[in-house]
Amino acid sequence: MQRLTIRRPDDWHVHLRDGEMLERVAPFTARQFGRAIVMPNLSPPVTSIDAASAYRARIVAAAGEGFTPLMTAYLTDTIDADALARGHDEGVWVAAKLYPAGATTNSASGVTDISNVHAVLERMQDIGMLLCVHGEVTDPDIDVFDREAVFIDRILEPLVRRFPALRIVLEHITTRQAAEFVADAPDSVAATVTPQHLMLNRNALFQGGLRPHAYCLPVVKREEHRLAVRRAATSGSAKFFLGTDSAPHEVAAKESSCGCAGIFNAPYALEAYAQVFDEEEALDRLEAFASLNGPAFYGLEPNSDSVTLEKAACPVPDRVAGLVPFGAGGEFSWRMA
Ligand SMILES: NC(=O)N[C@@H](CC(=O)O)C(=O)O
Ligand SMILES: [Zn+2]
Ligand SMILES: [Zn+2]
Repeated sequence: MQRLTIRRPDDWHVHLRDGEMLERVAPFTARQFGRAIVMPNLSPPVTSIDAASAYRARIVAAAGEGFTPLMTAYLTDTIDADALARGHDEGVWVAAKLYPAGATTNSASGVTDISNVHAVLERMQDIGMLLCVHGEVTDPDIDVFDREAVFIDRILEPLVRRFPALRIVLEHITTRQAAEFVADAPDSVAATVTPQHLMLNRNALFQGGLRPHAYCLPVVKREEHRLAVRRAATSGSAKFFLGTDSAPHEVAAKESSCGCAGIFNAPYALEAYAQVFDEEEALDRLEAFASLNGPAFYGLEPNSDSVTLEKAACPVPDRVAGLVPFGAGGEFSWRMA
């Protein structure tokens, strides 16, 4: 049987939620990943040092030994640059997250105009604190499938020029425009890639009926974009790395007249990525994507232990921890050994 041993990967973008949901989902992330960049879009959002360190302690308790959560600050119009810098200096915050207000789940307190955080970004650039970005405009006149590409033109490109030393991660890229922008950008810019944006195109949303479990933001795009994102992820470029964007919602909140955006992919994340890299004949590049490029960009050492995958059918149950996992009812072609 074909086997692949790689350094233990990290997840550079995950939603672990809080309370009872945190306890249900954190073990799945901790089973596969050494560390994870934990998104701050709780309600209320994680905007203070105290809230972030208390949340970190709850994650450690839920995930168990051997897993390190890396915390992010939620940028608002009024967040204080001194407090942000202090949290970074104290080792509480690794990065700050930009949610354009209204762009996605729990983003209502996000930034309403990028100029409101220019001073904060200037400070982050000075102290070497990373910026993670949900890259979609919220203008209702912009077609939902175009919001990432328009964000790159209107917001990201000027931002990269204005703050050339600020390290920026464009999260969960979904388009050819994003893949090309990041590939051509200075080394200060990188991107995370999710399993669903490697595996699904927008037909998946409507396959035989409306498919709420394929709905996430940014929404999956045309096939041409999926192929561009796959090429970027498997290209060997150090600018692209693993970020699942695992975003659990209760089944009733997904299967609803106004369903939540987010796909719970933590249970079989590595299996999905391994399948994609295998299909692209790029298994030799999986370790860099999953385990090396992320730490290098964040200025951290890779993990010292390893995980082994093997090529064998990996059936995915209909429910995991009472939630619908990515790939439910199907199977991936790789499994954890
Ligand atoms: N990706 C999603 O569809 N949802 C995420 C938020 C986000 O990452 O945009 C969530 O928190 O549910
Ligand atoms: Zn997002
Ligand atoms: Zn996310």
